[in-house]
Amino acid sequence: MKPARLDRGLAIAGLQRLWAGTRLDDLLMEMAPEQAGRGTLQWLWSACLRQHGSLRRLTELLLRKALRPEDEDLSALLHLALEELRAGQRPDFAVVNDWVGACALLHKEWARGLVNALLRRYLREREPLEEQIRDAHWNHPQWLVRRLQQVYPTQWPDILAANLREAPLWLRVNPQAITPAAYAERLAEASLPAQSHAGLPEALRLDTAVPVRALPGWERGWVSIQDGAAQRAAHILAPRPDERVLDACAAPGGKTTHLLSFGVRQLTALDRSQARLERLRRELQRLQLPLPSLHVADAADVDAWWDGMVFDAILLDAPCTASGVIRRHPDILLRRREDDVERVRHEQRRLLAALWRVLKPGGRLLYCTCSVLPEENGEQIASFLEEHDDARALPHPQCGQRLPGEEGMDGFFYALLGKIPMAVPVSRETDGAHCRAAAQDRV
Ligand SMILES: C[S@@+](CC[C@H](N)C(=O)[O-])C[C@H]1O[C@@H](n2cnc3c(N)ncnc32)[C@H](O)[C@@H]1O
Repeated sequence: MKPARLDRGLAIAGLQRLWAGTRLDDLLMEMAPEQAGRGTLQWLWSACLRQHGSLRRLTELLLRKALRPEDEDLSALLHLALEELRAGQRPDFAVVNDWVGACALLHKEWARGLVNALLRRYLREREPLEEQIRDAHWNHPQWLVRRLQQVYPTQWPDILAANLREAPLWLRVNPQAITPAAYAERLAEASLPAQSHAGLPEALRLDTAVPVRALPGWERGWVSIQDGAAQRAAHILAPRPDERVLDACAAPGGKTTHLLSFGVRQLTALDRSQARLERLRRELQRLQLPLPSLHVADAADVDAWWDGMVFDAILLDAPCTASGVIRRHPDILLRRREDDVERVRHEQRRLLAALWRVLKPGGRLLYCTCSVLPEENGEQIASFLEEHDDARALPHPQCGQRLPGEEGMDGFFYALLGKIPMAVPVSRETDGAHCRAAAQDRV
């Protein structure tokens, strides 16, 4: 990262937008679409989001008197400057000079002395100040800390710590373009050593993030960015080329393109967001994959999009709290509210029930979320199994709850559900035998 080349005006305005609830991904697309400064902005915005609680306490301590609401831009400037000083990637004097200079970009020349004094005081009193803000160091909303403590009484500190670390860069090689081994060689030639993963044949992990255009063959569709945990989904569902497959919440399409790389010929992809589906369309073009049947739709409103032909395999990558991917989307720390849990749990339940109708008897549905909260995961699936006599959990070694940081991956949950074929009864006796067998099959 080269913070010296940062567009500081953009950084300040963007951080204010993030505080107001804009998603980090959307902001990056909108404000920094070209590659040059994007990496630096992403790094600094992410760091400020991860450290939001600490930075707020620090600026309160330094300022003594709160800034006026119309000087929120100066607060953002101070957060960015302090986080750059804390990161220590450039000489302190250069960081201070550049951020003092940024007051001019805000047309607030009067604040130069204030910013200069506060940043220099931080440098002088760094250790005692950092000690004073230690109790804010988890930087998570209190409700989430409480919930994680309840659910994971021994693991919660590791989960919080993993959420605050930068994630490695996981790649998924497009086997239709190049073999993973040949791609690993190309990376090594570009001085980007990568590690493979035994359970994920197309995965390569880089410990340092690089701009996508630095990746060999990016424009030619040789590779995609996708966390290892997300790559597991297509391998668990394991679609065959002749199967009719539904990807119900598909955009922006990481898993859709993975499913297509299994050679699936009949794939339907739905998402309720037109804009996100457009990103999927662009990704399909870059990877030179065949266009599946794409629909902007509420997947639970089956009558609005379904042609009446059942699916052999369904992927429901459900909307969720994203509490397992905070390390990649640190804006969640600011945006997520406790009552979101109940809202998404309701939506997941609605989607599961509706999509079950379009699954063929004998077919399978993979339910996954990037959440670590049981009400969206194990508890959601347990209620579903209780309410659906024709459903059973199919055992699979990769299924269950994974926590953030395990094997360097995001936190994810996977449950593979099978639809029990309800045989047409031949006689009372065989019908009874079938039902008993089916009941025994249920896990
Ligand atoms: C976890 S993301 C999916 C990520 C995607 N599967 C991938 O691998 O790139 C959840 C998606 O569900 C979509 N969504 C939420 N509710 C939906 C609904 N009722 N019907 C269809 N899509 C929905 C959201 O727009 C979002 O794109």
